[in-house]
Amino acid sequence: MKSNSRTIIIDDTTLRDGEQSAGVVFSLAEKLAIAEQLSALGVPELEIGIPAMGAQERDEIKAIAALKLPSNLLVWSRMRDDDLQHSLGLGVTSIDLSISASDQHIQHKLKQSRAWVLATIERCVKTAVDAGMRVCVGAEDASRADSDFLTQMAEAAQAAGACRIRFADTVGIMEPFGVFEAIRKLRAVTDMDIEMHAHDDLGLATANTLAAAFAGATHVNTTVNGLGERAGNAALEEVVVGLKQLYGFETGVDLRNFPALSRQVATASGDTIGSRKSLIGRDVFSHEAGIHVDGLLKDPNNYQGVDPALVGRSHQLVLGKHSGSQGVVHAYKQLGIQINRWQAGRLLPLIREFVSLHKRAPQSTDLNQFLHSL
Ligand SMILES: CC(=O)SCCNC(=O)CCNC(=O)[C@H](O)C(C)(C)COP(=O)(O)OP(=O)(O)OC[C@H]1O[C@@H](n2cnc3c(N)ncnc32)[C@H](O)[C@@H]1OP(=O)(O)O
Ligand SMILES: O=C(O)CCC(=O)C(=O)O
Repeated sequence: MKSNSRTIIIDDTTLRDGEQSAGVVFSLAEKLAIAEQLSALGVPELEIGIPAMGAQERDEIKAIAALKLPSNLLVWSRMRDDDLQHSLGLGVTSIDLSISASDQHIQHKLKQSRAWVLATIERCVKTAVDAGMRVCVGAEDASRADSDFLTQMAEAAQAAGACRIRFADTVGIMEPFGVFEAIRKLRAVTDMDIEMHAHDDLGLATANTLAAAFAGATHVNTTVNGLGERAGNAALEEVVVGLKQLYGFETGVDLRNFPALSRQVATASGDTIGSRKSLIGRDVFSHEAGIHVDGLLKDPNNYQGVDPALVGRSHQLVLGKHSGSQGVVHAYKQLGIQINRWQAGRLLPLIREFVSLHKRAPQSTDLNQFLHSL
């Protein structure tokens, strides 16, 4: 489904929500390198930390700001006067002021009332705007909020001078149709920009983010490799490719150098990337099955859903239990040896026997040696 081209602003929160993943700590050097690489890819906004955490966090925010990257920088803050004061003077002029939207959170976390939330928005947003900040109001747990109250929050935010509202599916319980309805409703009641913040607890963060964009969200939160609280956030790479390929939406993000950043974030967060993780996993552009390999050799479009070059990768054709003769001919060609299909057909049973004995042999040099030995 393609629609007219629109630009969606990516607000990447690898350095805030990404670092909130249990056990993850980025060093300053890692933060600087990640910020530089995100910016170099063309990511227009980066959420880079939480000033209320303390002096070290604030110094690191200042150091990232001192890079003077072309990306707009935001800090995240609870909607409290003291936290807001900590967020000023760091060289960052955009802030997400977060306050809970659901009765669950308002009553059982903040121990407050809806009226208190609205009054706090009115006071705190105005203070921030008067201090020269561009304010996004983070509606935490918006997915469990009463939608009429969310409208009231949006109205209060806009009246106080905020320019954006963030719809957070904090506990990751939404699905794309519900997101579409919720963002459509918000779009109808506010002129502010709308940002989607999704979590992947049900494996739907990217789908929900795309649905939000389709429904009229102007901004979306992402993280590199989908890092983030619990099951993570919407993956930058999936969102950028999905927005363009499915809807024709532009982001200005060029992922051809993404593998280096993906590896860097994985290493810095102590993660291993699943071999089948879309777009970045080791095996997601590898092909073994005879019919697929034959089809790809004739024309990549036969079995290519996503062009791997978009994310700096290429198809890998490997031999294995499911190979056909064309795959064998191709494998020998890569070794500089010409064989015909009849010869390939004769070799196939031997190759199958070899790979049955040596699991995951297709990528190994052992297999190449074996092919030479036949
Ligand atoms: C859904 C999200 O991702 S929100 C972002 C969450 N990120 C983080 O928590 C990481 C950084 N956090 C921290 O460094 C610390 O939690 C701090 C500095 C923010 C606060 O530390 P502490 O003052 O020691 O409080 P602690 O973390 O134990 O508890 C959180 C407090 O914030 C309050 N709070 C939570 N959200 C909000 C909010 N949006 N606005 C105002 N207060 C809030 C809680 O009610 C609780 O206060 P209480 O004990 O008076 O009820
Ligand atoms: O309120 C916000 O800014 C969103 C915070 C967040 O990370 C979340 O709700 O998951």
